[in-house]
Amino acid sequence: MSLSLSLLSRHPISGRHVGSAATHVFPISPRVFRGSMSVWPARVSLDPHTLRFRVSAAARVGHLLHDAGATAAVLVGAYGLVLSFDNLSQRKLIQQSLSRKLVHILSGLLFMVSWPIFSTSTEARYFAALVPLVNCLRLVINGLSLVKDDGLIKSVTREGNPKELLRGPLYYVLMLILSALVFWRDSPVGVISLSMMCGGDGIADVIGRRFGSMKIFYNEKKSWAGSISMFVFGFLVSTGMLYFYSILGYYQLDWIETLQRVALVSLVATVVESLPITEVVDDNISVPLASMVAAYLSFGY
Ligand SMILES: C/C(=C\COP(=O)(O)O)CCC[C@H](C)CCC[C@H](C)CCCC(C)C
Ligand SMILES: Nc1ccn([C@@H]2O[C@H](COP(=O)(O)OP(=O)(O)O)[C@@H](O)[C@H]2O)c(=O)n1
Repeated sequence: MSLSLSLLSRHPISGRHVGSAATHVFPISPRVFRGSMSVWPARVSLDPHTLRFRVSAAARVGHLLHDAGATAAVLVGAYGLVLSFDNLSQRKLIQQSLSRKLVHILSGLLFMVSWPIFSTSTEARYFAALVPLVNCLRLVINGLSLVKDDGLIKSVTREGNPKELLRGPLYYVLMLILSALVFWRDSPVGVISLSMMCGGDGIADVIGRRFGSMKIFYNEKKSWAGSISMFVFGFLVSTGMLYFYSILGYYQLDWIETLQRVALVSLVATVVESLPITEVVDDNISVPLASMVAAYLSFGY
């Protein structure tokens, strides 16, 4: 098989365009072509099929490098977030319980905000999901006391017991993985579900602990103040995230309909969160899953 290539190439060091005007014909086997092949210095012309292959291969490499860099950046951000709040609570600048809740609220929200920095490739969601996956492994090895990351344990657990990492926090990052892989930037369902888990449920705890004197008649552990704040902030955070993604061009939404649908999903999430089922199913599972079902039935994608 012979291959005629005409491509103006750049000097690998000076970067200047080099190469003769002649077209070179290379005797080449398909096996060699599939490998890496240097044609410098040469002026070669590609037939359309080969050119398309080369351009798509270059684009794929570009996307892989882009997504690998984005994953590294978000991983550093995740580590820095936990470390920062650990420092703040260590220095008594913030209550440990509040610090933990802020990690709960901010982790998921910032994770969703980071999704647009990944490439447009179909593999981008897998790179993004690597971030919660790495944190999942971190939670498991610390939760099993295989290693001891005091900063993580202090900033993410209530009583400082490493085993706590294997419940709420672990379910939380598993939901981040699920939303990124199944819904990603393509559907509002994932964004709304995570907004309910991070923004709604996170705020419910903060408000409920402080102002939750009027308990819910069917669940003495939850209060009206907590549930009302869950509904309001779940709605506001979801709407804010949908607006963020719509101005970036990911969704074209009819906002009157959207606000009604988000309110419905927020109501469902609030009711589920208020139920006395936390002993059976952690609300980091029940709230996002109920939100996913409600949002999928409302938005249809
Ligand atoms: C404290 C957390 C959950 C506990 O939930 P609950 O029991 O109070 O209901 C959150 C645990 C967060 C985790 C350790 C770190 C997750 C980081 C995230 C995957 C990526 C964040 C990226 C961003 C750029 C900071
Ligand atoms: N709807 C709610 C939710 C939480 N809360 C308060 O927040 C505390 C923690 O709530 P939670 O057990 O759902 O906490 P997480 O599982 O979300 O970490 C509860 O014990 C209540 O004091 C509330 O009053 N009303």
